[in-house]
Amino acid sequence: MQENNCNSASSIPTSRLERLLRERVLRRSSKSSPSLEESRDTNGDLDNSGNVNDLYLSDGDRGYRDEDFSEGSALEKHLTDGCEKQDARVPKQRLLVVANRLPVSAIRKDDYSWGLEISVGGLVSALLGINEFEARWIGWAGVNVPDEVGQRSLTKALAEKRCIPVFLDEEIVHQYYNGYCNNILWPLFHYLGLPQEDRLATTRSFQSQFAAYKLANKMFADVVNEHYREGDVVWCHDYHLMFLPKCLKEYNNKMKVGWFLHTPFPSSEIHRTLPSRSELLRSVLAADLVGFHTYDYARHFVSACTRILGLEGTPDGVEDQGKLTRVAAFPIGIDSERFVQALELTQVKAHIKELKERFAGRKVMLGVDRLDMIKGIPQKILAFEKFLEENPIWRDKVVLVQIAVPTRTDVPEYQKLSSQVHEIVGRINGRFGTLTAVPIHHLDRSLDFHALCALYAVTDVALVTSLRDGMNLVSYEFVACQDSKKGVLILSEFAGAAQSLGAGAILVNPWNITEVATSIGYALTMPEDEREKRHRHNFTHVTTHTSQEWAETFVSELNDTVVEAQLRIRQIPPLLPKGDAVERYMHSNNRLLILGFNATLTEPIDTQGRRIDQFKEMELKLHPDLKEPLQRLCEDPKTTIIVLSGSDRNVLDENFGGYSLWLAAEHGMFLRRTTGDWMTTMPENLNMDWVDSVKHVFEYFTERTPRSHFELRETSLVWNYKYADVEFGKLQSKDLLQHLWTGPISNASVDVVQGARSVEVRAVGVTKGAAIDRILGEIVHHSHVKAPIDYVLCVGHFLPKDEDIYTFFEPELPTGPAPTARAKIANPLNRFGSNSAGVAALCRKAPLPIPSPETRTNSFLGNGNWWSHMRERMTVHEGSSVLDLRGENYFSCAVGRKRSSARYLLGSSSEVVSLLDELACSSSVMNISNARKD
Ligand SMILES: O=P(O)(O)OC[C@H]1O[C@H](O[C@H]2O[C@H](CO)[C@@H](O)[C@H](O)[C@H]2O)[C@H](O)[C@@H](O)[C@@H]1O
Ligand SMILES: O=c1ccn([C@@H]2O[C@H](COP(=O)(O)OP(=O)(O)O)[C@@H](O)[C@H]2O)c(=O)[nH]1
Repeated sequence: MQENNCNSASSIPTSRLERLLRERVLRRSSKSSPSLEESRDTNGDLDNSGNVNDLYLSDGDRGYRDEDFSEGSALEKHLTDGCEKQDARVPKQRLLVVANRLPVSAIRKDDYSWGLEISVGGLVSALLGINEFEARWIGWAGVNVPDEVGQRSLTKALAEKRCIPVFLDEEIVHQYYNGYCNNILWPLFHYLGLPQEDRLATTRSFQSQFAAYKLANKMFADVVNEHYREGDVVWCHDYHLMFLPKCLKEYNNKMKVGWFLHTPFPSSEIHRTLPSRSELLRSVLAADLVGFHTYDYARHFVSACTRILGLEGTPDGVEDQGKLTRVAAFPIGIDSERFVQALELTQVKAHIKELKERFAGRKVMLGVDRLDMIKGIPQKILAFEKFLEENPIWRDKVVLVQIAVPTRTDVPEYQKLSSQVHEIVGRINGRFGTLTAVPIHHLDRSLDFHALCALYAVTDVALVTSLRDGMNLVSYEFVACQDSKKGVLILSEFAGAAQSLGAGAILVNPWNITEVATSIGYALTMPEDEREKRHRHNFTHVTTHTSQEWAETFVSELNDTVVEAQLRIRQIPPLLPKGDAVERYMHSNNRLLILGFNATLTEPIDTQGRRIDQFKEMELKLHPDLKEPLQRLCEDPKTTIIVLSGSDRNVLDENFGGYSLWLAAEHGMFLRRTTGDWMTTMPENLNMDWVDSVKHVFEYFTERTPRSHFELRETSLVWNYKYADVEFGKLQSKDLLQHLWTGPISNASVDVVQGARSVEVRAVGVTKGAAIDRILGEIVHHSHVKAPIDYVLCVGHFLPKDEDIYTFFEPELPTGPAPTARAKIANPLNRFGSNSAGVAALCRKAPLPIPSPETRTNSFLGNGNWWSHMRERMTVHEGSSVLDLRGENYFSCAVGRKRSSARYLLGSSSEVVSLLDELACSSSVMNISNARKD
């Protein structure tokens, strides 16, 4: 067994980038050292005939057993151990690849035997290049197998290729694959919009198709779940399976789930037209890692999540309630070696010779596409026609070979496209053809691997005119086969490949037929040195950014999300132990409840659909379910309640005027008992000269940012863009801040507090933590407290700046960055117990006296640390205590926050309501039992 002499957790880099870089270095070094895996044969996983007989090696060949994988990935294990790799002979990680289509399509021979043919398409080509993992492929075999005998025999035949079938019946395939996937999601994701011929019919079929889509995804999930083993990585592919991550996580939240989209992800404005837009986004977000071919697609996805779901987009991904779904670009590649080496095969050389003879004296232009509307085949042919029209000299010197692989032939749109293409090709060939030659060779079928390689190799100009394309691997394959010819690639700027091969290709807008026709002329006559340079650039890219690299990078990041999540969890305080908080409340004699208002005691607003009722939410209202428990708590003589809010006095008066409690408005700058008048606790000499100029700036930005607003308070100003367009709001806030810093507040003593969607300017020293000191002094003074405070509950949805209130009662916390709450609660007693430096500790050891009215100085309301000062004085002169708080009786709790310096978290104001309700009930119970004892 390998010895672990590393100091585990301490050596895990905390930065994701550092971890990934380290992992990459290890991966590369392990490749250059011997491993258990035999080196691949020169043809990769495919045998020379292009069949999949040798797709996967058997377990036995690899020399290790299944249980070797049960403890999770070697890479992840390595990371969590924090060890440097000492032995490259680690077993491969088990990878479950889940895609709609298996790499093979099955053809039934009889009841018991099946023929397996390799499926055509970029996804299959890319994934066949992966050999670093112990992969199993789960998907649909492209055939309806209603009988059990057939299902059993096919399962067995596929098992030899490490493929696991998902059996979908004809109706589901029709509704899910032809309907929802290929007639709705596919065109939408390629900017072709939703179907709109017969709106009513569309609406009706949409419902049933979406239901079938969800059902099919559930069926995939069932099969994955059946074959899943702890430690496996589950990699879901494409738009067919957007619902799958959620289903898988429902089965097992520990499953490592990645989802990769092979198509473009459109602008959020397109995605928002989809009736099931939110459900799909949420399901995808259940994955740990979400990948796209390009940064643009990733950006669109994050933007859809922020705009449609109202979630937080960060540079790392999308955050929801503290859970981060990492979103990133992972551009796919091809198994370039396989193509380069194929050109040396005798069969391929023979094909090349044949083709050269066939097209002698003519330049060859090539198009290879599935017959799909996104590939822009009609546009390509029309551009070629225009070129021939304008350049008669080329008519007998060039040929366009167009391979149009039939695809999704059951979908009417695809049938229409086929006839349209035939019609155009016929017309052009009729127009420019001769007795012996036609300008367009159109093939309605696929070619085998060797024929395709040969065709790529003899081509002078490849023409890729996709109207939109996730990546387009044909362009990569062409480049890989061109090292001797150095032909030219004309590439649509709307293909993902334009981002990687754009520098070497001639980029075109496929809708602009004139531009494409001109580019054809340019490509056919391009000087050799320019062709050479362009080709070199692209060839280097294609041979270094391989499908192998792509898969390894994705899986390595997926493994890392688990490490990242563990590191993040360490920074998140635990949920409030409600039972304990209630129990301790019951058994204490003088309790202090400090409650925030906004998002703590207010009714939660449903933000799910981003259709927030702005007016309803802006009018802050006490949660209706809270009225009764609050009343009961206020009536308890052993309980003092302070509502401490950033809101102004009117808001608090309106909501709490009828209760017997303390109100602290504007972060505690104003205070009153509801039976008395407002007084100010503001520090003396608070300079407010800056207010007018800041107000001016806030007004300016409010006018220019639709759905933003600002609040003018006496000690602060808040500009809120919570309801505005998220991205525009953020841009505006940056601009606003820059304006403020360089102008109105450059010399003012103010604090600028940035909320998630707000900017607040306050006089320096206006924080809840600073105010509580003065507030407590006044309360103690006023209440003539008989017993020391022995229980404090401080609950709020406070801004980071105001979190000083949580630490006010934690005197032993070191200064500087707050330690994580989890660390803090590790030994709560200790914090209040051992160190006499803290104020609370001091109070407990030498109880503080209850102040007499005379102790209060006239300057109290303007005096900074009256409470602390008084406690110290009272310790010396008198014997009784105002605060006797033990660590376990202190509950600081942040509401609806992900990270906080509070000890605990609560999810929402509804949970606060239920907590306060339980506290109210518990004190009634105690009162009754005490009355009985008396
Ligand atoms: O399985 P089909 O319905 O016949 O379709 C074939 C595949 O087409 C799509 O391919 C995409 O993936 C390529 C590799 O990432 C990418 O280069 C290309 O731009 C995409 O169109 C589809 O996404 C796959 O799921 C299909 O299997
Ligand atoms: O006759 C053919 C035509 C195409 N392909 C393969 O189909 C894939 C097409 O992938 P691409 O990314 O270009 O587009 P997709 O069809 O996936 O949208 C490429 O790997 C081609 O090699 C094939 O095997 N035989």
